[in-house]
Amino acid sequence: MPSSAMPTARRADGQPSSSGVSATGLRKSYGEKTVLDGIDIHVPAGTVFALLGPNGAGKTTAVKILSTLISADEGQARVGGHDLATEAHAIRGAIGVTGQFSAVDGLITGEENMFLMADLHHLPKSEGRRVAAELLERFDLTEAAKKPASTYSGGMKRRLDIAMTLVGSPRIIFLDEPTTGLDPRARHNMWQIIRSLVSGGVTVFLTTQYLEEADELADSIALLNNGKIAAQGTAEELKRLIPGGHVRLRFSNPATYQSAASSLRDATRDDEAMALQIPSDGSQRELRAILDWLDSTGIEADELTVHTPDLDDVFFALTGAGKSKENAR
Ligand SMILES: Nc1ncnc2c1ncn2[C@@H]1O[C@H](COP(=O)(O)OP(=O)(O)OP(=O)(O)O)[C@@H](O)[C@H]1O
Repeated sequence: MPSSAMPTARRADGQPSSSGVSATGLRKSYGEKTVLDGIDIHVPAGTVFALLGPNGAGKTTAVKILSTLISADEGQARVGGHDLATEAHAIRGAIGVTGQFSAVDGLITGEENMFLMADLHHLPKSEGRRVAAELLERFDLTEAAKKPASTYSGGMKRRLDIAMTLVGSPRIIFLDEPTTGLDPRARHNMWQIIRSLVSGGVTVFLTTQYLEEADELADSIALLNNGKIAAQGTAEELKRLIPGGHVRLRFSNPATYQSAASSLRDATRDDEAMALQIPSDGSQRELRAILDWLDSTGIEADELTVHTPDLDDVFFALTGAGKSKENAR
């Protein structure tokens, strides 16, 4: 199974860029249980990486290791250009982490939570107030700023959590299941926030159980299963890994349809829709072959569409889980 289809950012000297996150051979066990069984991860700076896996796959463990909260048993990693083993302090200064157990203190107001973060980052008082006000505004929390955080909705708490993380202006942000438990609207809102972080140059390392989320946000996705990366690449690359893709040619003229169907014997016919389905991985090479064939036979399709399997198909094919979209929710 190809495991590194994604492009890696390169420095001018040809070495992989070290300012994102890169890890090789990370291993972690708890007693007899191997949680991470030698995983490699490469996240170029300024991109979104999604570590996708079911409950208990080891996603949080990977985030904890890369954010210096726990140590790996084996393996090397660089985060923001710093070595995980020897420069943990520098890494902590470069990253922000929001986890499933948020840093938000429910007993104090949203604003006070922000001030607390500003103090932790040793910002002068006036600067702290300015940054807090700016971030509360950016995350649509100004109105709620003076209310205890315990009164906030799930989405507001997540937004406050990210706002608190941004007080330190991190270049790399780890978001551990940022939308778990959020309703669809709050989830879309969070996606917007994540996109705006990336457009501001931040590198985002997120974990998720939601295929749709990885598909929406990530430049690169790694599927974590049984402690191993089952596949890695862009959503499109992953979708091409499994069969099921096809090119669909639709015709409006019955005679043209019949003539195409009789010469394309491998195609599956849909007589009602006057469409032919040709198995294809959707690659440029295969598309060109189909177009060349159409040109050479003088057959003109009214519509040509490429269908690739969705991430659900990939996920369930590669992890061996039963196919059920509900499982992924
Ligand atoms: N401190 C620990 N001691 C023992 N086992 C642990 C510890 N931390 C995690 N585990 C186990 O490691 C496995 C992976 O846990 P992890 O939290 O990394 O998974 P995850 O992919 O983030 O799942 P979830 O989506 O449920 O958070 C689980 O089986 C968990 O029980």
